[in-house]
Amino acid sequence: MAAILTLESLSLAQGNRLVLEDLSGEFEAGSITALVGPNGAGKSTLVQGIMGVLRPLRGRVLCQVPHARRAWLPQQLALDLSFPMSVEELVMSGCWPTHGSFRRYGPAEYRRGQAVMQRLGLQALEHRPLGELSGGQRQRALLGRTLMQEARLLLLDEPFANVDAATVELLIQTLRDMAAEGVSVIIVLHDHDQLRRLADRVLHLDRGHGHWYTPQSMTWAPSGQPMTATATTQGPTS
Ligand SMILES: Nc1ncnc2c1ncn2[C@@H]1O[C@H](COP(=O)(O)OP(=O)(O)OP(=O)(O)O)[C@@H](O)[C@H]1O
Repeated sequence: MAAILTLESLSLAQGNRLVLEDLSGEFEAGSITALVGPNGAGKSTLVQGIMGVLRPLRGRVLCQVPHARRAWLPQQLALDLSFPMSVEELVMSGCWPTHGSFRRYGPAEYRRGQAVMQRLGLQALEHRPLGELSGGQRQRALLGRTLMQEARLLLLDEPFANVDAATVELLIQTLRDMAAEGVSVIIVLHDHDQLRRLADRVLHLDRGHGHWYTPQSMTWAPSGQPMTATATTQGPTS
């Protein structure tokens, strides 16, 4: 299957600090890639590079997915959810990249919004303000927004943090379904069990470099960091 995202000898810097050097790899439609590495390894920096908000120092990011179909779900803690917006309004705002934020939604869009909320068990919460949601409810609403956007490339940063077990199961199933529908998912994960259940392959960032693994080929140090020496070649495994 053709790559929808290619990193070509990519180097990224934050200010004067070189964070990632000479990183290459391909991401296919329908693949789920776990992004792992210690604090400060450059996971968020890579996400910024892929989303096009950070320009490469060297090399290239080639993405076949238009910006309107790329979605980024940041860490919950990074979100200010105190503004007055309901679950339904958040889910419907997934239309903005293609529809614009000032046009009224049509009946077809409302029907799609209802279907998305049903898929994620959000119907009873549709008028609830975001500030009154639990961590799991909030994460379901945020994923609903990306479903509404019909994202083809979805990046998530620790989406299971502060989320109840039932919602973790629902989110894992929904992400698997999205991948089966052709979405390419890149997900920052720390939990080994979740990683094994979800990811097709793993990109480990460490000391400025990236190494590719299959979830099965990884062994973990007590620190929680990968310590396997059997990295695969860069790029997809399938
Ligand atoms: N806006 C910035 N300006 C300067 N340096 C930055 C900036 N953002 C990140 N950095 C630095 O770049 C490096 C990589 O940071 P990044 O946030 O990408 O790491 P991370 O792997 O996502 O870490 P964490 O697991 O803690 O979220 C770190 O040394 C960090 O201090």
